[in-house]
Amino acid sequence: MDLGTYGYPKQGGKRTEPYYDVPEGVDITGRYDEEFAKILTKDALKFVAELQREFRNHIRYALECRKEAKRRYNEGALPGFDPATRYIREGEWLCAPVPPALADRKVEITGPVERKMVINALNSGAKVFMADFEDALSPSWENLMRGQVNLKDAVAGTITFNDKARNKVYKLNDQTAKLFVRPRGWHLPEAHIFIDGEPATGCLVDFGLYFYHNHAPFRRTQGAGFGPFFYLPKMEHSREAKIWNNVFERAEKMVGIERGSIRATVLIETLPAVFQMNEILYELRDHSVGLNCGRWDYIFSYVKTFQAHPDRLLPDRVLVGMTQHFMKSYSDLLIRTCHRHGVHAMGGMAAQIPIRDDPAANEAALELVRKDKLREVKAGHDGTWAAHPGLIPACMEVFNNNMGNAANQIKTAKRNDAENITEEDLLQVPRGVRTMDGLRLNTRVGIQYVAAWLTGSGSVPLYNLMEDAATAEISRVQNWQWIKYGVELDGDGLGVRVSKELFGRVVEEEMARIESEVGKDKFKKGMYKEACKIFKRQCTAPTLDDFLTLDAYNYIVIHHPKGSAKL
Ligand SMILES: CC(=O)SCCNC(=O)CCNC(=O)[C@H](O)C(C)(C)COP(=O)(O)OP(=O)(O)OC[C@H]1O[C@@H](n2cnc3c(N)ncnc32)[C@H](O)[C@@H]1OP(=O)(O)O
Ligand SMILES: O=CC(=O)O
Ligand SMILES: [Mg+2]
Repeated sequence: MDLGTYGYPKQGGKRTEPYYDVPEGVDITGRYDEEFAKILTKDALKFVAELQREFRNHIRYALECRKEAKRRYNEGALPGFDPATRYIREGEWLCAPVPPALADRKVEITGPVERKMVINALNSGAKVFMADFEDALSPSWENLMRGQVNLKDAVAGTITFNDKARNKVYKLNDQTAKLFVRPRGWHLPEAHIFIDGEPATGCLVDFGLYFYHNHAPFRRTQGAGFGPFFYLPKMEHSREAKIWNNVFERAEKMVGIERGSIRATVLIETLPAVFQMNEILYELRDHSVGLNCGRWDYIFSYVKTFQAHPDRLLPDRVLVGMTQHFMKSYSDLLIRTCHRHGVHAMGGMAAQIPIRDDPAANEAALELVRKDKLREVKAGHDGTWAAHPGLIPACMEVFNNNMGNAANQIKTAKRNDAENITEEDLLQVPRGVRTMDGLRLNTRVGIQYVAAWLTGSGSVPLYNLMEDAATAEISRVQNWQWIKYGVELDGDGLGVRVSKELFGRVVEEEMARIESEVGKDKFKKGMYKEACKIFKRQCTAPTLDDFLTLDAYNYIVIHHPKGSAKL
């Protein structure tokens, strides 16, 4: 993604509304709001602009390298361990000691930075709350800026929310989860903030604004001298981790706090990154608090990496679970790698959520979550993710029962047996059938997710599962792959092959089903037709789009004072 893609909008004369007090070289085209102005202060923007200016060329280079790697995979190469960094993989070294405040991370809740959810998550009883500017958030100007306001109030301990319809006031409990923040990935621009005439890098805006406003109160009240804490998404190579490490060092220096104060957990959620886990930890060794199995993006990345490899097609999405050999190998190797270097190996997200109106189905969903968590804790993971507060007691029980009083398993679950996991293990093609139902479900879920995202919701319940940008990506790329290679569907004995024509009919039928499920009124008012257009185009494009959200972002960028600008 060229950061210059989102063109600088012509302001066309004098601004007629209040405007932010910006430093030299910075322009803001997002809506003015008094609350946002408390985040977008001149000094905070100066801080973000300094990061942008120092790191933009490094980021550009890293994104160019992604393109080059893609070119090689598309020519038939396979990802693998880099012989040049064998010394890092085989060397004996440790990451900086885990801050005491983070020793116990048995259950972490995640969720978008929406005000009520931030309070609910912090009060949920989880050890950690990962506040999400990424997979769970649609990155509209309103969501991002309100998210920053919410986090600032949360760190200050003053956040409240008044639900007038339900006559309920939300505020923080005495005991709250420790806050981690997940900025966007390197590829996403922030098209409402221009620095030297170019859109800012989304993650530097998310990180920079949050860090600038919260580092001092956070270290005082939450981190016992450490922090703030971050989750870092979607990296493909250790050179990207090195940029983050340099960003952290620069930020620490700029505000005068000790090097190593900031701590981050990296999601291993791209296929190339699984071969770089040691190298990623090594780059971030003074700032690391472990790795996490971002299983959903990892599956998406498997398809993306092998987009030109018709011998590596995925079965139905529901069949690609953690017990498939390549997924189990990834989780085992991640645990071994983290524990060898003295940091947490975090598990991932089970997609089931509570089912309120059906006790039997609810119990079955809970049982699937328990089973997933039991597998994780027995394998040696130190903690796991929960999508919903209702799942926390079950997840906590499984981890407590299997870990006793220990805060983590870093020293006790070394998993030396995973040392011999090979490139073949990590790349093994997942097994299972490809069905018409799978194609239909991908389509129905993908379109509904994009419709939600376009209207401001980045995580939604669909058919009793949590769906977010990562899970929706699987639906999209799997459809693309099946259409591209005309896969034969299993199950009907007729040898039906997926084609654009078949997919076109499926889209029509699934749109009709969505309309009947959500009701005519919601269907009309929602953005289902636009979502369908985006999803259909991406599933049938001759070359695979890198990210669903890059194209869709065009639809949610709104420049002020010129009104909506389709870029
Ligand atoms: C692949 C990945 O990256 S995983 C990480 C990113 N994804 C996520 O973080 C998804 C997080 N989960 C969610 O967003 C939500 O749970 C959803 C959208 C899946 C379901 O949300 P809802 O339909 O609102 O759930 P439901 O109606 O059962 O919620 C009940 C209550 O729990 C709250 N709640 C639900 N999930 C969360 C959460 N993750 N964090 C905080 N509060 C939550 C709701 O706000 C609601 O509160 P209230 O009773 O005070 O009104
Ligand atoms: O971010 C988490 C994932 O599974 O993707
Ligand atoms: Mg992810």
